[in-house]
Amino acid sequence: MSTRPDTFSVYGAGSWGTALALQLARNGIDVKLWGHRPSQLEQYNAARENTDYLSGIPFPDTLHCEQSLEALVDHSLYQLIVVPSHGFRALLEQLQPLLSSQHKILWATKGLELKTGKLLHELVEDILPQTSHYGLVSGPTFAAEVASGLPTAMTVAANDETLTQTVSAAFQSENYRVYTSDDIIGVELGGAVKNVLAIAAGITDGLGFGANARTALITRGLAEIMRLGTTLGAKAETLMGLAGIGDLILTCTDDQSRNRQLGLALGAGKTLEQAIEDIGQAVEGAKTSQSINLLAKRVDVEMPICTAVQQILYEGLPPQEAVRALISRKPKPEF
Ligand SMILES: NC(=O)C1=CN([C@@H]2O[C@H](COP(=O)(O)OP(=O)(O)OC[C@H]3O[C@@H](n4cnc5c(N)ncnc54)[C@H](OP(=O)(O)O)[C@@H]3O)[C@@H](O)[C@H]2O)C=CC1
Ligand SMILES: O=C(CO)COP(=O)(O)O
Repeated sequence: MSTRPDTFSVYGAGSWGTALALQLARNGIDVKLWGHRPSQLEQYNAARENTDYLSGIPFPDTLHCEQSLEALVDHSLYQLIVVPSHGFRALLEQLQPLLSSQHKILWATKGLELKTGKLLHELVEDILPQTSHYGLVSGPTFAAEVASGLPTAMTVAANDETLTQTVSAAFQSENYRVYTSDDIIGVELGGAVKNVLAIAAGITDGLGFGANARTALITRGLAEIMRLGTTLGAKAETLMGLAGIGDLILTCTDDQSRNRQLGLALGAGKTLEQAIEDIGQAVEGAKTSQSINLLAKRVDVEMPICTAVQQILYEGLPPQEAVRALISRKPKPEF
């Protein structure tokens, strides 16, 4: 096992950025946590907890919020980005002039760029030409459970074996198991597409369609992930692992998922705007339903469930009709 880094810089002081910062800091790593609202950071430092997103979970002495991007870049070679996907490009652009070729870029954001359908590693390559070492963490990991120290397993994938090992060592602890991978595309796609499918699962459950419908949706949703993933060069086994089916099961079946919550609210008749406002946190699958369909069209892959979610969210397709249309498609071989 590699040596743990002594320092880490984490960007995104929401629930997941804070939970990952807590995990690192509990392992004795000196962590600085950045957020885009200075007043929040002052409040979190004063309270020694994230009062907005993870209240009641105390910061270890090794975790401090910091509002200066320069200070985070200087603090560590390990730069972990956990802002929602809509803020990913802008943050990279702010960091670009500050980062050296020695910095390692990591992210835990799940999603694609909305306008282009680009995967996040493509944004890292486009915007940070000085960066040659990068990777991501993903898997079935609800922030509140990680922050509470409940047993969790996660995948780390990077383009360099040393980085994969170092990042694994940073997170691994007696309650936190880390698996490694070199399949960045597979890990990225698994985490992005499952959010769209969790909305679909919430919709069918919100409509009261029962366990058969939910399970059919998860299974055929996995088929969509596999079709897109293997077309784009992901390994099938990655999609059958923690970052694929693992995260798909978690978010389609547990009400902690904000994406599932959105689907439940839509199935119960709420509007998209009302449901997102009520949830009050990142719901990545809504925008990902658009970007994933853009990407799927570009590479000519059929993703009927993801398309139906986009049509429900943005084109006024009634959820009942979407389910009926999916079920009444012509019979075809399962594989
Ligand atoms: N929560 C979880 O269990 C997990 C989340 N993820 C992923 O982590 C990413 C972050 O989500 P999560 O932390 O849960 O979301 P939250 O809604 O909990 O927090 C989002 C944070 O990002 C801030 N923010 C919003 N817009 C921007 C922006 N443009 N630039 C910088 N910061 C911004 C928010 O600030 P403000 O308070 O001002 O809104 C808030 O601090 C998502 O991609 C999500 O899919 C992955 C695994 C688990
Ligand atoms: O990605 C997650 C767990 O792995 C969190 O899912 P939600 O964003 O749906 O809450």
